[in-house]
Amino acid sequence: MVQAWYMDESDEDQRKEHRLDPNQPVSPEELQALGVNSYKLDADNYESDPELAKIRQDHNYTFTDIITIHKDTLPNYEQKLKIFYEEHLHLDDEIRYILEGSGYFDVRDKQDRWIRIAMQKGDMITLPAGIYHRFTLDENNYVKAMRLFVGEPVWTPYNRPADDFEARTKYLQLLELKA
Ligand SMILES: CSCCC(=O)/C(O)=C/O
Ligand SMILES: [Fe+2]
Repeated sequence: MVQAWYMDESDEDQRKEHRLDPNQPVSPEELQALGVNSYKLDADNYESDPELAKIRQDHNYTFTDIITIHKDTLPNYEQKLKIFYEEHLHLDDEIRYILEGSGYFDVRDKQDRWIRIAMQKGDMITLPAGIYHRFTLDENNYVKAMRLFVGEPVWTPYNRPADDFEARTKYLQLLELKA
């Protein structure tokens, strides 16, 4: 299960844990109530993993590619990291599966507080369309992740405020239904 916790408000390095003191953990059930789902998979055998194949089939994730985020391999590394860490939403679900390395996805809860989700090798996460979120590497400065999508991928981030999109309105309705 992914580990998650409420963040402090310090401006220190984004790659640090930023836990509250005392720590305030967030359970997988609390994440699910925000529409965020996670799976633990066998990242060493992702090419032949029947569990991954079933998830892809069940959700119609027809597209996959792999992104490696490291200063020596990713073109425009610093600029991309900045874009990933700007608070944004997408008009489609964001699905990521960590094959190597680690990083943090931060999502907003219903009270607009940041929750930090620690993603490690074998963790898959689905963020619903319309949820405000961001991504950062952690202090290991390396992640290799599979990106999954239904159909032709669209990665466009819409930075906050992006409240007028239908995806945002629908997400807020989803939250109401789950309450
Ligand atoms: C671990 S994949 C990089 C982050 C990303 O693709 C994204 O869209 C963050 O919101
Ligand atoms: Fe995103």
